[in-house]
Amino acid sequence: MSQIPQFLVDNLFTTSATTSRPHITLTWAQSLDSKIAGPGGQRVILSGPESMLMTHWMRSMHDAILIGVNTLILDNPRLQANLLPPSLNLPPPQPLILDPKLRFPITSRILNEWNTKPDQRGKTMRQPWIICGENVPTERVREVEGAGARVVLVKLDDRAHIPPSSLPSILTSLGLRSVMIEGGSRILSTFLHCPKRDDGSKLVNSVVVTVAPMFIGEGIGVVPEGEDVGLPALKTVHTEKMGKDAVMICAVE
Ligand SMILES: NC(=O)C1=CN([C@@H]2O[C@H](COP(=O)(O)OP(=O)(O)OC[C@H]3O[C@@H](n4cnc5c(N)ncnc54)[C@H](O)[C@@H]3O)[C@@H](O)[C@H]2O)C=CC1
Ligand SMILES: Nc1nc(O)c(N)c(N[C@@H]2O[C@H](COP(=O)(O)O)[C@@H](O)[C@H]2O)n1
Repeated sequence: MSQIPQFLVDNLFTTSATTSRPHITLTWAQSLDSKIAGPGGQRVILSGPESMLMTHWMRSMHDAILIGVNTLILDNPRLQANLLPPSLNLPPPQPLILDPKLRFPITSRILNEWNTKPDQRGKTMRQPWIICGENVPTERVREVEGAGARVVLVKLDDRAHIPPSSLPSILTSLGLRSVMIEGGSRILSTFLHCPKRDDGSKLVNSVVVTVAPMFIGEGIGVVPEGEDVGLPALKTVHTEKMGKDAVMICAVE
């Protein structure tokens, strides 16, 4: 697959085509028993080579990739589109971490690679941007910025979370027109449970799920236990078989 999958071009951004508001895609890979990771949050490779490559194409189609700080701590991901042919010179997506208390480990791979591969800056990677609460102590902000990341301070909600409804305006203030939210479980849950943006429009534009034909058993669910009520209705926009996996593109009703 040396070209962008046509079904993504045809179906991903159609749900926000008539608006200038930032496009929000929620995406994850899951097992047949609706798990996204193993016991204790252990990372599981669910996607086969074809759907993993598709995920990297999807990363390159968005301005930013967002994960929660637990996923950063547990998976230590790279969040790049490194499976795509380098000859295409595609702009790398901007990594965003939702991290209310600024727990961001300065030893993380996304920061280490940013610091140790200056020749790749802007070519295959961008500086990690960490979105945290405005009440985080200044010394801690200085420490993380001194280590090379950018810290963005925002107002937290009454659960001490970054309010999902305010993400679109945060994105706009950062000059980002689209975001692919990859997880984990808590982040997916709060975004799925929050129907509207601060301006009253629909929050999530697209949901893209890779379903792998395997069972995990004990593990981390798509949403945390007890949070599987009040989830929105989805409408299937497209289904594609990719190698062993099925990929569904849905719109939130
Ligand atoms: N299979 C897949 O596609 C993926 C799997 N994962 C898995 O997910 C697991 C991590 O999931 P979780 O522990 O649930 O952590 P998470 O990655 O969802 O991060 C949760 C943390 O994000 C912060 N946060 C900021 N704003 C928030 C908001 N509005 N709502 C909720 N939290 C907010 C809080 O500090 C919270 O503790 C890992 O095991 C990882 O492997 C993660 C991404 C994709
Ligand atoms: N699409 C997909 N398939 C899987 O099987 C996965 N485990 C994930 N996990 C997500 O990808 C991140 C790792 O990314 P890098 O390869 O290190 O860039 C991980 O943190 C999850 O967000 N995704």
